[in-house]
Amino acid sequence: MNKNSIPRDALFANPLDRLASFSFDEQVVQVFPDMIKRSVPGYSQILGMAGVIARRYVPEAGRVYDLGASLGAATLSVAQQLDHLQQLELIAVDNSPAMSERCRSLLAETLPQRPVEVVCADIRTLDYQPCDLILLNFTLQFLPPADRLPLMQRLFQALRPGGALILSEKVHFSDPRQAQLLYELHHDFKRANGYSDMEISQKRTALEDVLRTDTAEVQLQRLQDCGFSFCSQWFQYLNFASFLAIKGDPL
Ligand SMILES: Nc1ncnc2c1ncn2[C@@H]1O[C@H](C[S@+](CC[C@H]([NH3+])C(=O)[O-])CC(=O)[O-])[C@@H](O)[C@H]1O
Ligand SMILES: O=C(O)C(=O)Cc1ccccc1
Repeated sequence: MNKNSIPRDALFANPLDRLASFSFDEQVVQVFPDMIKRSVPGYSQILGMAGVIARRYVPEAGRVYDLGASLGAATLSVAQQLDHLQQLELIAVDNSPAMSERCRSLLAETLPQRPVEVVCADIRTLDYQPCDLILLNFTLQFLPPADRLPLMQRLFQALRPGGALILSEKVHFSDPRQAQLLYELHHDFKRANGYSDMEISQKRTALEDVLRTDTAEVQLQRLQDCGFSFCSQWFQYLNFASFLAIKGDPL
């Protein structure tokens, strides 16, 4: 690895005697950009579009939360698209100490002219200020299912009228054949990106009790139940989807 290259994810490449549950620790932080790009179909496209969507919904002196920000990739995309907003407030939140520390130093390096508040906290207990855009980019899926609706209700309350929520999630399908096919195609996608069958299977086991998916229908219903007057699935690539919800008129 030379100085500026991204370390390659090989965390599950060797047989592990005791397979611990997946966690966002120091080891994962080191390889995270490579891991997420090789594992999540459409990740880069969703990030790019999150910035574009932000331009429509974030006003001057707006406030944006990036929840489960990891290394701040979504914050970065929004900051790039909203470069013209002098008084924009960006808050990136993650409860992994290793992740939020690295996020803080990376964003300070990449966006020296745009201070971002990086907070190490649990998004379930954070005190939210009124805001215009909330990004939940592959984060809700890591919360225990019972905690999802209460969090989303609090986020709806925090959004100002006209505000937007972008929710990206790994999903499953209620039709068993569709579920099986897209699950297998996702593994084929990972294999095509250089992961071995052993890596795929060991990571799948480590994620079993940690990442629990909903269907797209459940996601849309939950958004509606929170009070969002407009919800649309705007993206799907295999079993990965993104939703846009607006508090008020989307246009
Ligand atoms: N309760 C919680 N409170 C705060 N953070 C949490 C919590 N639970 C999990 N996390 C954090 O949510 C992040 C999920 S990764 C997000 C990618 C990023 N959004 C990206 O656009 O690159 C998705 C993935 O790895 O598939 C991790 O950094 C966790 O520490
Ligand atoms: O790798 C997988 O199978 C996933 O579902 C996505 C993922 C990506 C990065 C960390 C955890 C899960």
